[in-house]
Amino acid sequence: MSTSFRFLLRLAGKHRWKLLLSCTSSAISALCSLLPFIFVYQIAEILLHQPVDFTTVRKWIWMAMFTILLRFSLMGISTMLAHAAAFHVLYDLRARLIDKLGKLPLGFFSVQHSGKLKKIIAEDVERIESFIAHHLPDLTASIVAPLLTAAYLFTVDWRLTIAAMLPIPAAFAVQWMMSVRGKRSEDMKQMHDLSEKMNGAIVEFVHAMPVIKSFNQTVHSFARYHDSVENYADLWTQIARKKTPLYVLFLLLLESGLLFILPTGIWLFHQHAIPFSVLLLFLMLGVGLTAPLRQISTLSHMMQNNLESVRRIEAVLNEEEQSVTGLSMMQPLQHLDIDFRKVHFSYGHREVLKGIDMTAQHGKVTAFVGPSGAGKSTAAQLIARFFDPRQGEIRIGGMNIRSMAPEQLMNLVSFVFQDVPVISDTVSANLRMGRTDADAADLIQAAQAAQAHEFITGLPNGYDTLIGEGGVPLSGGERQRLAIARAILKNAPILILDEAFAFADAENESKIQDALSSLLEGKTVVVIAHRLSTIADADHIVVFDNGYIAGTGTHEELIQDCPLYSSMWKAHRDAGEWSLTGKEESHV
Ligand SMILES: Nc1ncnc2c1ncn2[C@@H]1O[C@H](COP(=O)(O)OP(=O)(O)OP(=O)(O)O)[C@@H](O)[C@H]1O
Repeated sequence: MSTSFRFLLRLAGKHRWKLLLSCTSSAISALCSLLPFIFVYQIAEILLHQPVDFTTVRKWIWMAMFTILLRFSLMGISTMLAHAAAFHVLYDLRARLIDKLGKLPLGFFSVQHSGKLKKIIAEDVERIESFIAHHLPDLTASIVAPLLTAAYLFTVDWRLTIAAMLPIPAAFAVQWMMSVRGKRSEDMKQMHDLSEKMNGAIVEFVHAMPVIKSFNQTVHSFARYHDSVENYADLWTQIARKKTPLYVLFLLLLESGLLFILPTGIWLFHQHAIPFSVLLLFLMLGVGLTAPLRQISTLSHMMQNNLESVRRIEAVLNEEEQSVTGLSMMQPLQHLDIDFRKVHFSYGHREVLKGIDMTAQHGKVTAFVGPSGAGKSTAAQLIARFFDPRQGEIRIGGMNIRSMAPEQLMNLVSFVFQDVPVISDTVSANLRMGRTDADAADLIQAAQAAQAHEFITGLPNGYDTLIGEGGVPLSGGERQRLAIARAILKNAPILILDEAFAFADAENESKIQDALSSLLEGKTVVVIAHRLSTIADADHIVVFDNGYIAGTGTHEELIQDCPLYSSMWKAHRDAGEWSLTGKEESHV
C-alpha cells in the first residue's frame, strides 16, 4: 500500500503543494466545524450565571456565524485545490500512459485483453481522480476533527472525555478484524481481477452478438460472459456476508458514545463535579466524536480500492519497453533482404516458431503458406517487431532489427492485415496516416489503385466522410481496400500483406494485384494467403508447418519436392471444383 501511495505522491509532482494546501484548508475547516459548539458552550456558561452579559453572548453568536462561513469557504477552497491537483495528475498520468503504450511492442496489445486495458485506461485512471479530488481532503478532515475535539474536551473534563472515547478502541479492534482478518486488500485484488475479466468478456460478448443472435442462442450460451458476471456477483455476496456482521457491530460501537457519556455525565453533575454547561457540551460534541471514524472506515475501504487501481496503472507503466540495442540510429542499408536466423518464438510457454531460417529477398515476392496455426502471421509480425524472438535474430539489410531505430523500422515496413481497424475520423485522415503530407490528388491516386475510389465517392461526403465509431460503417472489404490505399501512399520499401485480399472478390483482387504489381517492383514483399492461387506466382514460397519450415522454393519446385505443399495445392484445386449444388465449377 505504501509504495502505491508514494507512487501517487510522485505523480502529483509539482502539484503537491496544491494537495498540501487542500489538506491544510480541510484541516482548518475541521477546526471551524468544532468552534461553533465551543461558542455555544460559552453562551450556555453566560446564560447560566446572573446577570446575563448579552454583549458577550452577541459576540459569541457573531463568532459562531463567522466560523460557520469560514468553514464552508475553506471547504470550497480545499475542493477547488484538490480538483486542480487531480486534473493535473490525471493529465500527466494519461500522457505518461499514452507515451508508454507507444513504446510497448505492438504484440502487447494483441496479448492483453482489450477489456483489461480499457479498465485500466478508463476506469482505474478515473478512480485516481476521486481519490485525489475527494478522498484525500475528506480523510484529512475525518482525522483532524476527532483529534481536535478530543484534545479540547480533554481540557474541559478528562473523565467525561475518557467515557466518550471508550467505544473507540473496541471500534478500532472490529475495524482491524475487518481489514486484516478479512484480507481486505486480497478481496480488492480479486475484485479487480474479476472486474477485468468481466470487462473483457463484455467486449467479446458485444463482438460475438451477431453469432449469438444468428444461431438463436441465449446470453447463457456465452459462458465466459455469463460466468464472469456470476463470479463477480458471487464475490460481492461473499464479501458482504463476511463483512456485514462486523460492520454492523462497528456501527453500533460508533453510535454507543451516549451510553457512556450520559450516565457518567449525570453522575458527575449529581456530585457537583461538573456544571450543566459541561454536560451540554459533551452531549453536543462527545457524542459526535466517533462519527468521523465511520467516514474513515468508508474512505479506507475506497482507498484500498483506489490503491489497487494505482497498482494496476503502475504495472502498465513498468511494462518492459521494446529495447533497442547498439547504436539505435538511422543506419544506411545496402539492400532490404529479410533474414530469419534460427528464430524461436513462444506465446507464454507455447513455442510457435521453432528455429525458422529463411530469407525474403529484396525485390522479390516471398509467400508464407501452411496450415492454419502453423505460425505464418507470427513470423510476419516479428518483422515489424510486434514481438521479439526468444532466440535467434531477424535482419533487414544485414542489420539486426533490434539495433535499428524504431522510426527507421516503421518507415521501412508497411503492414496490411486481414482485419483492419479504422480510426474515427474522415476517410482522408485515415488515408493520410500512410503519408501525412499527401495532397488530395495523391489520396485519389492511391485509392484508385486500391479499387477504393469508387466506394469512397459513393459515401455521403466522399473523402470527408466520417468513418469508424459513430461514423459511416464500412464493410470488411472496404476497410481492407482503405488499408491497401494507405500502404500504397506510404510506399515503404518492405510490404507485408497478411491475408490482405481475404475480403476482395475475384475481380477486385485481380485489379488490386495489377495496381500493386507496378508498385511492388524493387520492394521486399511478404504475402500470406490461404487462397493458394494468389501466391502461386510468387518468386519464393516458404511452407510453414507447426512452427517449422516444411519446404521452400517456387510453386513448381514445391509441387515436386514438398508433400505438404502438393497436398495443400491438391486440396485447393479440389475446393475450387466443389460447388453447393454438386455441379463442377472451376474458380482457380
Ligand atoms: N496473441 C497470441 N497469443 C497466444 N497465442 C497466439 C497468439 N497469436 C497466435 N497464437 C497462436 O500461435 C499459433 C500460430 O498462430 P499464427 O496466427 O501465427 O498462425 P497462422 O499460420 O498465421 O494461422 P492462420 O493461417 O490461421 O492465420 C496458433 O496456434 C495461435 O493459436
